[in-house]
Amino acid sequence: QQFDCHDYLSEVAVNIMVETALGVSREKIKHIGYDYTMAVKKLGEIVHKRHFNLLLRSDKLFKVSKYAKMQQKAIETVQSLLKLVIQEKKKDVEQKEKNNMHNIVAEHLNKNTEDDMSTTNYKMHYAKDDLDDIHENDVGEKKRLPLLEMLIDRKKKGEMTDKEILDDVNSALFAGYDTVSTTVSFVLCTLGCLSEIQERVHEEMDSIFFDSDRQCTFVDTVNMKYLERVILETLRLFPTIPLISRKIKKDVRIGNYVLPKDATIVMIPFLVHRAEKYYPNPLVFNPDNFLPDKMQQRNPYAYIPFSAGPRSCVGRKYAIVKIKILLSTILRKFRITSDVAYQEFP
Ligand code: HEM
Repeated sequence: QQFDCHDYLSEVAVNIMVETALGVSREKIKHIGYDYTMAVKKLGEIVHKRHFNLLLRSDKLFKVSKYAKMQQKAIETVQSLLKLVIQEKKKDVEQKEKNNMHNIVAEHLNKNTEDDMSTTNYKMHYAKDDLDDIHENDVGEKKRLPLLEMLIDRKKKGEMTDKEILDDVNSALFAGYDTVSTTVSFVLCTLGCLSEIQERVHEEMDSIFFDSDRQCTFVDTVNMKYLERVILETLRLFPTIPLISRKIKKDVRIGNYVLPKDATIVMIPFLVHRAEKYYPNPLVFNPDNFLPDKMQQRNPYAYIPFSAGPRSCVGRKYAIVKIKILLSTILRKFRITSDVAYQEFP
């Protein structure tokens, strides 16, 4: 069956973000993934309309158009969903604190009983929280607080306001869902065309999961070496953020050129990634471009799907793990075919 997977992937990408990065069970806010992505999609469509329709570029004319009302409604939807998420997490944190208080008292009483009765090895069962299930032996896993819990914690210490929390949650969710769902969509499109590469991915999945339908673990994602190269190669040829711009604060000299202060400059990963200077046969989809020795030989700035430097993507590692989980979950069950030839891709 042929269908456009992108909206489904966006919905699931938001749900995963809410549950993992923000630490709120999606059961508590039903339809969040769908409602949020539809509202953001509407906002994107309005921005595009304003790009192409000269009349709508004028703020005065835009304000009296129907699009201003649609935009306002979509912004309100996004904000109310974010506020719901924050409220839920605040309730969670309060409950957790109450449980911790109980545990401290119970531990104290228990210690006294232990002393009195000379019993050892008695352990209190702590209230369960969303990080309890993490295995300490999982490679790279640490007991971390979800982002939203850290922000709420900072607010308590007077280091942040409610508005700043809302803005941070907004940026993280916005930056982290469409980039992921678009990358997964691009990988699926590519695999649908390049059957030999898809076959190797299936072989890797079989070698990790055999016939089992168990859930994917963090260690499994570490073992998905070939899939990782496929993802990196997809981000090379089809970077989800193809262009990054900056307004520069002071004159910048590059070789014989001076870029003047206040100019807007544009960096184009799409073009850098297709430069023959860095990638021989740049238009050929070749996951082996990301074999460790090839990567070591290349200028690190020749691969910038996550940008580079101090304002580069903070979510890149999280993104790769999430993309691997989404792709492996799909590819363990399905084979992908595409009616569009790879050569017809942009
Ligand atoms: C394949 C997935 C992703 C790609 C390709 C990507 C790419 C990028 C790029 C190119 C930038 C720099 C943008 C600019 O300078 O204008 C960026 C920034 C950022 N990304 Fe990602 N990103 C991805 C996933 C994520 C995820 C999952 C999260 C959150 C968990 C995230 C959070 C952020 C944030 C907060 C920034 C702003 C950092 C700053 O300004 O200091 N990204 N990302």
